[in-house]
Amino acid sequence: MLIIGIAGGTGSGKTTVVNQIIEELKNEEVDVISQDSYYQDTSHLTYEERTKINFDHPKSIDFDLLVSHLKDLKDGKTIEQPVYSFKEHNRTGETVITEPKKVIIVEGILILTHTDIRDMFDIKIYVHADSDERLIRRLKRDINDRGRDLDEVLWRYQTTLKPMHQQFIEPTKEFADIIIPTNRYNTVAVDIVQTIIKERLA
Ligand SMILES: Nc1ncnc2c1ncn2[C@@H]1O[C@H](COP(=O)(O)OP(=O)(O)O)[C@@H](O)[C@H]1O
Ligand SMILES: O=c1ccn([C@@H]2O[C@H](COP(=O)(O)O)[C@@H](O)[C@H]2O)c(=O)[nH]1
Repeated sequence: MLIIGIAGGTGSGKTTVVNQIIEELKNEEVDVISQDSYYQDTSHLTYEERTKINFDHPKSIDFDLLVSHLKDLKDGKTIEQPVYSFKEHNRTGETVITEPKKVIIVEGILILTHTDIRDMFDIKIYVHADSDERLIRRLKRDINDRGRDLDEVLWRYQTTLKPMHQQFIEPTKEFADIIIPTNRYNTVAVDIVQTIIKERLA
């Protein structure tokens, strides 16, 4: 089993890169695990309380569950990946049955901050886009897809997202084996990662 970690700031293009990488792989060969599925269960809080959570701090992630799920997959066991709702800021209570495959791609802003998880990755990738580009993408995506408005996105950017990015996320670039610049669509980098995967699968 090959485990690839793909980190990078919000809006850097992690999900887009993952989708491009897996385009040529067969479903039965690859699992994608998103760190977003592992935000802490906050059902004990009201919606108002949940909106105030710092979702860019490592503590917001249930890393224990993520570690145990990755270990299970490595051991050939099936897991139940939680489903997360950005609109509700909480897990939905549903799960997705995820079976072990030859390649596992784990993507998320904070995945390289955790030593145990970092050590499980065979390849560590950091996706980089400039912060103004990421903010523009985040604004468009959160307003169009995640039910936010301009004020909410800018408030979160200033209060938590930018400082957490500088404190926790950007420094993990030093752990990366490969850094993919994505201020433009980077097909060359995607081709290189696809080639590495195909070689490892052969
Ligand atoms: N290289 C790129 N150039 C322009 N827009 C991009 C690029 N990569 C991603 N996007 C767009 O930016 C937004 C955020 O990308 P996404 O892949 O969801 O980022 P992340 O998963 O890192 O938060 C999406 O709307 C996506 O279509
Ligand atoms: O309930 C939530 C949980 C997280 N967020 C924001 O999501 C991004 C991480 O997701 P990406 O897909 O990598 O952008 C993070 O910056 C959190 O601020 C949220 O808005 N609501």
